[in-house]
Amino acid sequence: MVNMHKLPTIDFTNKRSLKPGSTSWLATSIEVTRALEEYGCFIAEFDKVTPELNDAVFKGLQDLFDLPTEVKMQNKSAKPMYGYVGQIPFIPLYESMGFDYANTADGVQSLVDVVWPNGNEAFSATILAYNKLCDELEEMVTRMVFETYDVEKNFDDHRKMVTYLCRCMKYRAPEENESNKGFVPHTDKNFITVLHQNGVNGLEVKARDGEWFTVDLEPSSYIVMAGDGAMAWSNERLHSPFHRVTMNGNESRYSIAQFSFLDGIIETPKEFVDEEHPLRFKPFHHFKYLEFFHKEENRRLESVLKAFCGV
Ligand SMILES: O=C(O)CCC(=O)C(=O)O
Ligand SMILES: [Fe+2]
Repeated sequence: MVNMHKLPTIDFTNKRSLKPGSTSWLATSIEVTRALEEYGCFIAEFDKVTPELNDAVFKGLQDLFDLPTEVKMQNKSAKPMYGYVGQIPFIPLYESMGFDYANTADGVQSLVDVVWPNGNEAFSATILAYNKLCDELEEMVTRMVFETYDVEKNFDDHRKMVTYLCRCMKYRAPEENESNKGFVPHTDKNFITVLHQNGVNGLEVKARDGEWFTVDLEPSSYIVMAGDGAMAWSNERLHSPFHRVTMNGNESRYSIAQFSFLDGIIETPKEFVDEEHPLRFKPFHHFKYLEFFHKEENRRLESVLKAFCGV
């Protein structure tokens, strides 16, 4: 695949000392918003997760996925894609486990019904520490977008509704004569995703011109991506890109996605609507949208969001 496209890389490392209102904050806010408009995602250089924590996360994930299937299946949830998702027939390389956790003003609250390797506590603490730092990145990015669009007065109400899902993925390397498809093309259904991997590439993103391109990540890099929720909220100013995973080489790939959702109504602020940009999506409850998507007959729609609440 020839790469005509390259995702912008945006510096969120400590050396930039991004303080709200500072010159570097304002410059970064514009870069962030433009990238989410143009590609729907960007690469974030982010060093809050130390190399030690990063290693502990991926070592823990390897142990977790190495557990016998019966044990992994104990991580169950009523919510789709939250518990253990074992083999999916058409993408046998993929396996995932989702963890539901709640974030409150005083920090991360709890993980729900999780069975961990190595005794629960050690890895539980590791992944929660990791989640908290990724949530900080997600919150910063969201705040920047709200400010850039001059709707920061809505930010506090938005934050009150945010809830997260953390999903961990393992993609094994394909065997000879096996398809290298790791994950099917899709858009994310949440608001903002923060994605990270164990140093093994595989993510591919579809540009607005229809071209698929690979994303080459340094071990310390993260992908920040807009989901359908952000696209609807912004009246399609932000782009929710199709993306997929393709496995090359013979190393397993581990990745972690933090998905922010709103436990509440997503409604386009009037600032996004004018004669040239008529309202595209009716207000909707984010969880109702997920329920709609998880119905078999809706999963293969070209735009699930338009079918659900398009004007
Ligand atoms: O593993 C990845 O890099 C992508 C996973 C993904 O797109 C998803 O879980 O929605
Ligand atoms: Fe995704």
